Amino acid sequence: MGRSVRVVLESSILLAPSSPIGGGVTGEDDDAAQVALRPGAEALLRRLRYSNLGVAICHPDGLPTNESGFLEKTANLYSLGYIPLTSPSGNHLLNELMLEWSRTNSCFFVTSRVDEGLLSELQNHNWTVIAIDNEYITKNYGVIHIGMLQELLVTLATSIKRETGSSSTLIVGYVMKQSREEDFAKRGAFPLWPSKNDLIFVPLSFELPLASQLQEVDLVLHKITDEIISIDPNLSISFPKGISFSLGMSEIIRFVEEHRDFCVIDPFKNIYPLLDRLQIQEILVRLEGLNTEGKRKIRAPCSLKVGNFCGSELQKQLAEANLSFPLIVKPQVACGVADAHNMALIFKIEEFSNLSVPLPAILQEYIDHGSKIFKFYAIGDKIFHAIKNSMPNASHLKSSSGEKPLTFNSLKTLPVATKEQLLQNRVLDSKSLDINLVEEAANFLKELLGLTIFGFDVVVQETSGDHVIVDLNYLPSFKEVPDNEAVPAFWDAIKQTYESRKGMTQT
Ligand SMILES: O=P(O)(O)O[C@@H]1[C@@H](O)[C@H](OP(=O)(O)O)[C@@H](OP(=O)(O)O)[C@@H](O)[C@H]1OP(=O)(O)O
Ligand SMILES: Nc1ncnc2c1ncn2[C@@H]1O[C@H](COP(=O)(O)OP(=O)(O)O)[C@@H](O)[C@H]1O
Ligand SMILES: [Mg+2]
Ligand SMILES: [Mg+2]
Repeated sequence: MGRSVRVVLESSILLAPSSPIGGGVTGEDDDAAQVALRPGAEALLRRLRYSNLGVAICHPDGLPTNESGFLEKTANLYSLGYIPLTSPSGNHLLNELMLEWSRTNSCFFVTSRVDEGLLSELQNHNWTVIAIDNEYITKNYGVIHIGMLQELLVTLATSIKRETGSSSTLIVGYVMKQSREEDFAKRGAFPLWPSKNDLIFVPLSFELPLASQLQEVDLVLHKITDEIISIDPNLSISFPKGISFSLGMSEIIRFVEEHRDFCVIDPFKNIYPLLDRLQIQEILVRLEGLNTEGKRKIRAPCSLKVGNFCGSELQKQLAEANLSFPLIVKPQVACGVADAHNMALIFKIEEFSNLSVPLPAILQEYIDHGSKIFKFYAIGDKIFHAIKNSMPNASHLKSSSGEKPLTFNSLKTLPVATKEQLLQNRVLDSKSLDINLVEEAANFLKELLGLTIFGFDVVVQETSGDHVIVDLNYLPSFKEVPDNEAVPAFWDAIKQTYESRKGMTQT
């Protein structure tokens, strides 16, 4: 592992050009000018905060107090350093701290201002200068020039890989929604300073051409379902037909089609089945081949797909599918759109009328499982699980629902057991988890799915002890797994997948 890295951001790249309040009234006091971050700066600081780099904002002499005050507050908000650019004593151009850093670190200075004296002082102390959107500076040798702030992270990543990385250092470009990125970043999972197993993580920006960014990274980690605009559920069997993705995601899909040996975690075609609860069901049914006579069973719930809730044949269809009430009703579309988690628990056929669950839907036997669910996460070749509070036995829910179906959103308003119900379960809690049975199933699913990271939910049926897998997810957040176990496993999983894919394409 090479030298650690320091990045100093000069104020000019962060502040929006100041404009007087009240718009254009001349002669107004400069202090009244509104101080704000320029577009892209907030996202940059948010990522640098969790990058595991040493980052500071620096301010040149003579910055107006309202601007330096704003910058100092901003630096504190993102847990970044805040330093004056020049030495207070004045006998050095550079701040002593920056001189000290240059002795033991790889240092980067990012600016959009021209100051020849400063540039040569920095370069004399082996600082790498990155200039943003300033044509003049390009004439100066040794300066890295980029056009937009959004290019900075990938520029830092490639420079860090070149300067401090080893031959095995890989740059992982990632694509996912902000909340998920934040969850991972806060756990330290997305360092710009190489991880223990030499991975550098950088977000792909949809504000820049994707093809050029993809040429700078070694692989892409994505949650493609975060980039779905809409889905036609009637085309589920032929996904991705019927799915429209964001423009940026569509560019990535196109690039990957044109670069067959480019490593994607995970291949889109391996993820599409997990968008469809009918295909998930067909996958889970294959688990039953693992079962042996006289041992605990692992299985899928009995299920039936319906195109509508009013068919006169419904009663007959339920009987043929060996389904009886209560039933849990889920949209066939499993994720990626807002209503993928709108469900219902219904107790009799009359409750199907005007049911608000999106169609087509999957009707599933409701498993009484003592309101305890085991969330399993397969992260590379490691398997973790956590226990979470779950829906109580149907009898507890029947009374509260009266004549109406019990409708809910599984991510927001899942009807979980009350404290009293949990206490009651503690007494009845006879069926324990057969961890070996589930781990065997996890390994079977890993082979079948070809996915690096996936999650699934197991409930243990109170009467039979059957282990029923009711859900399968791609790239969940595994928040319940301790960071010091989950994050190294996450990194190892990515590296192993990359190496095995590269090995395959080279043979
Ligand atoms: O279905 P689960 O097991 O609760 O897992 C969810 C699920 O993966 C969900 O993703 P998606 O189905 O919406 O794609 C995740 O929600 P977000 O995508 O909104 O983050 C949850 O994070 C998963 O929960 P968990 O991480 O606990 O498995
Ligand atoms: N067949 C079932 N029997 C009993 N409880 C279930 C069943 N299916 C789901 N659940 C409960 O509903 C929750 C949400 O269902 P799930 O299929 O995991 O939806 P999502 O994909 O939105 O997470 C589960 O975590 C579990 O608590
Ligand atoms: Mg679930
Ligand atoms: Mg799910």
